[in-house]
Amino acid sequence: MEIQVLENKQEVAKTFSEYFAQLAKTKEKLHVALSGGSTPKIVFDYLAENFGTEIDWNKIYFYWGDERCVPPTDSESNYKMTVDHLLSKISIPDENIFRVLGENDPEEEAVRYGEVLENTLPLEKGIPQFDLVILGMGDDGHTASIFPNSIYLWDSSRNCKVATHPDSGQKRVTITGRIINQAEEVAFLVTGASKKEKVREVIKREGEFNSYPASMVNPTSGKLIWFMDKDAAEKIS
Ligand SMILES: O=C1O[C@H](COP(=O)(O)O)[C@@H](O)[C@H](O)[C@H]1O
Repeated sequence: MEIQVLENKQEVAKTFSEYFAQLAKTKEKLHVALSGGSTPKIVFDYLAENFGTEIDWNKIYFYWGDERCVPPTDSESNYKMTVDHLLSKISIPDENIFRVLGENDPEEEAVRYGEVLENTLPLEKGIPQFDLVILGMGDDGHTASIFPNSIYLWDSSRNCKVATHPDSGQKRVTITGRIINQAEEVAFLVTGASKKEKVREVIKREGEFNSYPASMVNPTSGKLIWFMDKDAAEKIS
């Protein structure tokens, strides 16, 4: 595991963007699972502004690690957030974008999206393999849309499952643990003091770490990198 502790959110955005641009250079095609959340917003703005013309977006293929079951125009949509902060500002072919259809029936969409992953990503031991999975970690230790009260979803034999947000009851489609841990690289983007206790437990394997889905992230043969600001990393420094 590699841990990068940066001064602030802007430095996280800069450092991750440099890493992303470098990774893109080394690949003929880069298949990336995106996340929602607060940190990716800043990262997407930075990427678009500073690497918008440098990166060859024709070879980048975007997917989502999780999506809220709402239409793509809804302010809750992870796809809409990505359009607003990244996709609308770069030149990327429409056929490189594989969004979760949040407006569809959740169960049917989880099956459909799982098939999309199987049909468009390279398979490694029969499991779709991303070059890069970007993850956030919620204040409760959730990642993608696998929440502590439904941690069993992690071990599903399916590529995607339907999850329910524990407070709002909102349905979500999420990739499962087998897809996350099959990736060549997994990058956590985590910022803010509200995450510091969970960051400590997950990284140091302390306290209740076993009940947090973020603790299950451990790529089988790939690389795991945490990009954090000082506030999130306070308890591990
Ligand atoms: O609901 C979600 O939250 C997590 C974490 O988001 P954050 O704002 O606490 O950083 C995110 O990874 C996930 O994609 C999103 O749907």
